[in-house]
Amino acid sequence: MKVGFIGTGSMGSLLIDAFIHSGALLPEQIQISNRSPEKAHQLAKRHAGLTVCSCNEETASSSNVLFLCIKPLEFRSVINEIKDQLEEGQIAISITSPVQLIHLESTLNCKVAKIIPSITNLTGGGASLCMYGSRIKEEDRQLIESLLSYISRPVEILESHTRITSDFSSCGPAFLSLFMEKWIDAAVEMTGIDRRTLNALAGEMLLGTGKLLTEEGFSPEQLQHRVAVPGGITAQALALLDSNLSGLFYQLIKTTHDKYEEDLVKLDAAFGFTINRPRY
Ligand SMILES: NC(=O)C1=CN([C@@H]2O[C@H](COP(=O)(O)OP(=O)(O)OC[C@H]3O[C@@H](n4cnc5c(N)ncnc54)[C@H](OP(=O)(O)O)[C@@H]3O)[C@@H](O)[C@H]2O)C=CC1
Ligand SMILES: O=C(O)[C@@H]1CCC=N1
Repeated sequence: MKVGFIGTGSMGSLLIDAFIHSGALLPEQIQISNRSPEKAHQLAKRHAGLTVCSCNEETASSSNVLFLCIKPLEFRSVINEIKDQLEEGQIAISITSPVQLIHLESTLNCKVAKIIPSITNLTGGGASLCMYGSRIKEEDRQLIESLLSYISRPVEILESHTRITSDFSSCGPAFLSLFMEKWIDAAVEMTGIDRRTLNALAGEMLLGTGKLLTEEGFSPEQLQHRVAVPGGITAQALALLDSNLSGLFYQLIKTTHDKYEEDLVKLDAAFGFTINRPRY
């Protein structure tokens, strides 16, 4: 099987590194192209055997599975370049949340899917969010999910939930890192402890918390209940966080969904039709 990647920026290169390091793919199975070729050549230096194609058309025509790792507003022009190269048996996968399956199915003859990865996939952790177009068959789904399962837990979602699930799965690591950064800044300033110690402790704590949620069956509510002794220190601090944070998450969800909607409106204009869709 040949797997192609158009766009080898942050996420394209992360996926390539993760697929190779996990043993899912050999470099010889991978072919890539990127707008500025240096980035693609850097990857080829890192992974001997990987092929850098001279253009996106070449990457598309010779791939059984093609990952499109570009930003939303770059889709229309890349689709125009590659549409004549893609045939019925090939699978094109967008990793970009606002691009809708119908945008892809209306312009490409091949099978299409949307997979939203996460930076956590670099460690073999986290989820990859899977949505499938109408031409995808059971064996295509199995092929895609067996590839993804080397680097993540594939989770099928409704396309109408793309944004909210991406908020948790893909934006979440950045959101939680900001929470950690602010907390550590305050701790360093108020107590004089060194930042490296707290960075390490924060990482171990997040890893352990993740395992309690995924492997031990805790819900976030149950976890708080187990840690907070009634009348104790955690309970008092939780009450403070609770009173300050609740409203913030409504604003957070509105912010991500407003930006998603902004991109969708531009994509509808680029693809020449308007998709009727729920706001949330
Ligand atoms: N970062 C993350 O954690 C996640 C990102 N995503 C999604 O992945 C997508 C890509 O994000 P990210 O990798 O961070 O962005 P980057 O800007 O790092 O990468 C985009 C890449 O696409 C290349 N590119 C642009 N236009 C073309 C073209 N016409 N032909 C070939 N290559 C092209 C760019 O090349 P050049 O070097 O010239 O700029 C760049 O290397 C986004 O839609 C994002 O939402 C999804 C999940 C998680
Ligand atoms: O929001 C998105 O489309 C993805 C998730 C993280 C970065 N980009």
